[in-house]
Amino acid sequence: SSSSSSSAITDLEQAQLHLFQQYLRINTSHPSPDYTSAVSFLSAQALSIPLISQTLFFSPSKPLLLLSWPGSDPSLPSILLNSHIDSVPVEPSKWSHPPYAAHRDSHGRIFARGSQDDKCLAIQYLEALRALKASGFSPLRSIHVSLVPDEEIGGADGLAKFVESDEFKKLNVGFVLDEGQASPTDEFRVFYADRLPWSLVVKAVGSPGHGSRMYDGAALENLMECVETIARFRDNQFDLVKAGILAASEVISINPIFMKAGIPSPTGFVMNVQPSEGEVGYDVRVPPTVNIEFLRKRLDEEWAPVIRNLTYELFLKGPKLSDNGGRPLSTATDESNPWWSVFTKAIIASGGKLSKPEILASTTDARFIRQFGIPALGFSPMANTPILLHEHNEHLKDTVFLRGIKVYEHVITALSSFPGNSS
Ligand SMILES: CSCC[C@H](NC=O)C(=O)O
Ligand SMILES: [Zn+2]
Ligand SMILES: [Zn+2]
Repeated sequence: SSSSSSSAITDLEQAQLHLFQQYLRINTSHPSPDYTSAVSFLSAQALSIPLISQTLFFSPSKPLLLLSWPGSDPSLPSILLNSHIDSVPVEPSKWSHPPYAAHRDSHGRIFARGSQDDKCLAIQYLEALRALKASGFSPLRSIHVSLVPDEEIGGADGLAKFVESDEFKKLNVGFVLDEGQASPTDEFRVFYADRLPWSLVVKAVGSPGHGSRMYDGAALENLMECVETIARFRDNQFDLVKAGILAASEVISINPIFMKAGIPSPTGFVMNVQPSEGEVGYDVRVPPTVNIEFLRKRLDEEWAPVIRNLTYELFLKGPKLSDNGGRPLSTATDESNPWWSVFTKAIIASGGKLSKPEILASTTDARFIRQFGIPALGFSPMANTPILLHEHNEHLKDTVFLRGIKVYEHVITALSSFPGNSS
């Protein structure tokens, strides 16, 4: 090809890019992800390596593909590489290239929903394993790959059910890699925890009244006051980020998602009645070290006091998590976690650099692993890449994708060869 980025691309790499494009062309976006096509495509690839392949159903229409390469010492805890199959929806008219065409432009950028989040991982895992098999590598520990449904809608029918299953327990998983996020710099990012996803809905009630009347305690007056108080808290949190004191993922985010009020009429709203109720909903993300009672207290006392006829519901989205013995859902990134050093050394051996480990601002399936105290890191090898997950024109550069395969060859070799620190 004539493009500059592809001049150094080998036949093997062309084939790897083609696999990535084929996977991206399967529309696995909600609300109706084509899991069947995705799983048949991925399992055919796995069998060509070959890996042992099992399709598990924890919900009738949501297959989970489990691939395995047994280690020479199956008594050792295994390695699990996880990637979700599903994607978030698109607004196709806002894309410069169709979101399921996986068009590769003259700069080598591959445009598709899922290119960063996180379909790159499945193909990178598979191609790294294929290369290791071809080289004659023999893992000491068993290596498993889970390709799971449902992540983008909370994971209840995907990894959350899998980790509760006998199939999972039999794997004796000792360490997990899951998705991370792109890095605009030349350092890869790595995540040791996620913020937890809470949902807040505040409801207001009050006496209705004529639109012309001034009186205290109308539902929307109280609701607006609540909204303003919450907005001030949000500003304070955001100021800590803007001042560089905390990372965005280290504060509580509380962003308005919907507002519902007004009395509908054929032409819009009844404009001369102050309504008797209204509600507002927020997406709340909370760092793993924050006790949610802190928010409940603020809601009770300041944001949504009963005395102003406000009530609220604050709940953790998605499946309930076990409390991990009261410890926060995070993975150690120091000497107490031997996997941390194996992982970081492998990144360096691959020629990569890692930035300081972070909390992820959003939420991934890794929380279902960490709830059992199993160490899990979020990592997507995408350096020098704009962060485009869930955005229009999500794309990934060919060279970045291909380098990721090499990175995983190092990482998988190191993790699966790790003898353990006892004896
Ligand atoms: C209720 S869990 C939702 C998980 C989802 N994950 C990716 O975006 C998120 O909103 O972060
Ligand atoms: Zn994702
Ligand atoms: Zn996502």
